[in-house]
Amino acid sequence: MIEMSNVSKQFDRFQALENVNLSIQKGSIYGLIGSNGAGKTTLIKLLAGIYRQDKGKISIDGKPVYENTSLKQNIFYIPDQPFVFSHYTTKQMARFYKSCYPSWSEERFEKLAKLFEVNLQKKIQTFSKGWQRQISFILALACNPEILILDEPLDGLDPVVRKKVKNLLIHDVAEREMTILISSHNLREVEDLCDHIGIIHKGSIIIEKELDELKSDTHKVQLAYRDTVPNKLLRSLKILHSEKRGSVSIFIVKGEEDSIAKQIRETNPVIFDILPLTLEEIFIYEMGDIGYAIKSVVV
Ligand SMILES: Nc1ncnc2c1ncn2[C@@H]1O[C@H](COP(=O)(O)OP(=O)(O)OP(=O)(O)O)[C@@H](O)[C@H]1O
Repeated sequence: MIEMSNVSKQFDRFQALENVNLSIQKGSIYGLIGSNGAGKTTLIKLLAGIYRQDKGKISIDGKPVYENTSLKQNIFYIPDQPFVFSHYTTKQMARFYKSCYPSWSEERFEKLAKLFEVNLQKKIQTFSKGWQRQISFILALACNPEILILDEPLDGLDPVVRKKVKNLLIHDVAEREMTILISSHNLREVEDLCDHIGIIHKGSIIIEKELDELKSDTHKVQLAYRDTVPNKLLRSLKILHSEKRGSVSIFIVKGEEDSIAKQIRETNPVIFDILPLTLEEIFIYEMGDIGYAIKSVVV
């Protein structure tokens, strides 16, 4: 289990993370999402043991991460710009990782290289961006890490390769309980892959929940009345956002579905629908609720 408690990190006088608490269960796929500059990469680099926290504790299975070489042999981090030594071929990079990771599997490396049809003798830097990312996945998965940390993992991959990579990730989670932390702005992909979500904003985690719980807690409600929407109802619902489309009012409401539906039915609407939201919609409305709303796009 990965745990961060009251972690803070400052760069010069800028507070990049403040009192962050986070826990990731073994075998879970955790999606870290947030606004630009929220602190996602900083948090990832702390978890990967690249940065040292100023305050708080970061541990994996109870052991501190920073300067813990044996622990780091179980963690593989693919940054948004994958790392390669200049002039190295995939074969040479494989030899390097084999020397760093005791869990390296040559057999798996060969199988993955065949699956992705990669020329192992070609210098990695001469491959396209998407190909370089595929090579990172081959190398990462051949290391059989217990924890895989991914920053914008599927960026630049075509839809067929994306599917292939997602299947491989899910396979490793199911087969050997690998834990994955994904930071991404592609919320459809996060929704597709992750079982837990952390939303970070201005250096603080504002929500940390199971995806199903998060989705069952926010709803889109469509309503119409012969007259206007009763004030009593507007006061009793926790409304994150409202808009009007013709005679239909649309509300984004937080709370338990049955309780919301009961309160609405008591007011006899002529039209009433309650719909689930996508993660992208939940993110936008939650951020709006804390003052990070979409302003007019026309300037
Ligand atoms: N090495 C550094 N030195 C100084 N400031 C930094 C450093 N790394 C990050 N920051 C600052 O910390 C804040 C958080 O940056 P970080 O890269 O963690 O955000 P992010 O959530 O990954 O952003 P994005 O989604 O835009 O990639 C930013 O304001 C950034 O300028």
